[in-house]
Amino acid sequence: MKALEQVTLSKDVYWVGKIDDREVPFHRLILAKGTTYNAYLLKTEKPTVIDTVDIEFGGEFVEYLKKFINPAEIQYIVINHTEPDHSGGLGALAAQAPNATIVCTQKAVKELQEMYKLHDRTFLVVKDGDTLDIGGKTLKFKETPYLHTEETMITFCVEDKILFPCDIFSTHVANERFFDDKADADITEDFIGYYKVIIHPHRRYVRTLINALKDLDVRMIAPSHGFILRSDVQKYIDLYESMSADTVSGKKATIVYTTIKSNTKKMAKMLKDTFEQYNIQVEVFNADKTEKDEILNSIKTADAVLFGSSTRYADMIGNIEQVLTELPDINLEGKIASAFGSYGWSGEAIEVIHDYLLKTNMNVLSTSKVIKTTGMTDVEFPVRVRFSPNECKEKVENAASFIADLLLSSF
Ligand SMILES: Cc1cc2nc3c(=O)[nH]c(=O)nc-3n(C[C@H](O)[C@H](O)[C@H](O)COP(=O)(O)O)c2cc1C
Repeated sequence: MKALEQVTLSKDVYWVGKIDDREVPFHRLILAKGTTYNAYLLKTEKPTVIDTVDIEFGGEFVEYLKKFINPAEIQYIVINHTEPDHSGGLGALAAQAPNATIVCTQKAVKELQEMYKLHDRTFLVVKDGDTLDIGGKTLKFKETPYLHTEETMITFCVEDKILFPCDIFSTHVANERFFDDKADADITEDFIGYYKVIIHPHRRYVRTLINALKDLDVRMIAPSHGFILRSDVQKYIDLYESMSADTVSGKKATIVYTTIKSNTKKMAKMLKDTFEQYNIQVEVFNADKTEKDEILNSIKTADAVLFGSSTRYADMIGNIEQVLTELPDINLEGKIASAFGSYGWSGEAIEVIHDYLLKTNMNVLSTSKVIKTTGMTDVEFPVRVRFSPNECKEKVENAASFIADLLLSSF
């Protein structure tokens, strides 16, 4: 470990993390250059630790920290993100820092309590814009859901203008140089590589973050993996802004549905309206009122295809099956597909449509795929709604936004 004095970000702000120079398995990848788990100590009147290290190094982390502060003096432990490569040292630290209050979002509380058996500890729940006086410095918090999991937040030290964004703006490089301007080589490629794998699946949320950062005068970014960015902070923010932007245009979605009382028709309209907000052209067909060939022609030139039917006596309704049976004989490679529908209690029609779509060579979306590619649990495929979709508008819109994000990104 480096001596603490050598890793000073600002007055009384120190790096207290762990360099992991192994080939680290992570998110189904092997991090060939290793990584670092960056934690920070703000040695103010109310000493504060921001994030910890991987669970494997929790004990080592606390021993290292002890060289610079008696853990009993620590007043706050800020946990920006609960994933155990950052919160992993919390159990060990909390045990030796009995006076510390754990600062995190509401969603993080239960996860931390359960992961580290901290039910008896004091938590301070912070929300967007909340500030915390740590005696000589002020911390300001912003919730950043899905950057990159649901409970995440970022912390900004107002006086030092240092942003502690945890996973955001990270790089996976084990290094003892710590700062981007001290790196052996240009780190841009590592920075972009990290963004693509971890952050890009949530690029919709990146745009919200970039807007929020415009109100902060960020002079240094101290993420929780890899290099601390201080040479040209705006360059890195601009890179996130450009990489998260919609770079593709001219996409089309075809929506085909059948309905008894218009609930599924309403879902089709919600999907259409959401796609159109992203400037995706949409063609909607009631399969009972349109010639099959007209629908098939639209499908052939679409980039996303959505089929919906309500369920009557455990089956699809109307003519939709006549279109579905034709699909396996057409080359639909590269298109995204999903089933949707309103139902009452079981919704078999939606599942039967899903099975039909799986017989094609389209990329058929499923909840399993969403979780595996993004970790998100608030987007579900097929899109199932009980009776009227008016109460679940967000669910339908989230699904359409997810598809739009896939269509409008070049990587
Ligand atoms: C005659 C009839 C049979 C139904 N059978 C089923 C069923 O087997 N499973 C189910 O989940 N819902 C069933 N439903 C409920 C409908 O799927 C539900 O009302 C749905 O919201 C209708 O959507 P729509 O307006 O798009 O047709 C049935 C409804 C009717 C009127």
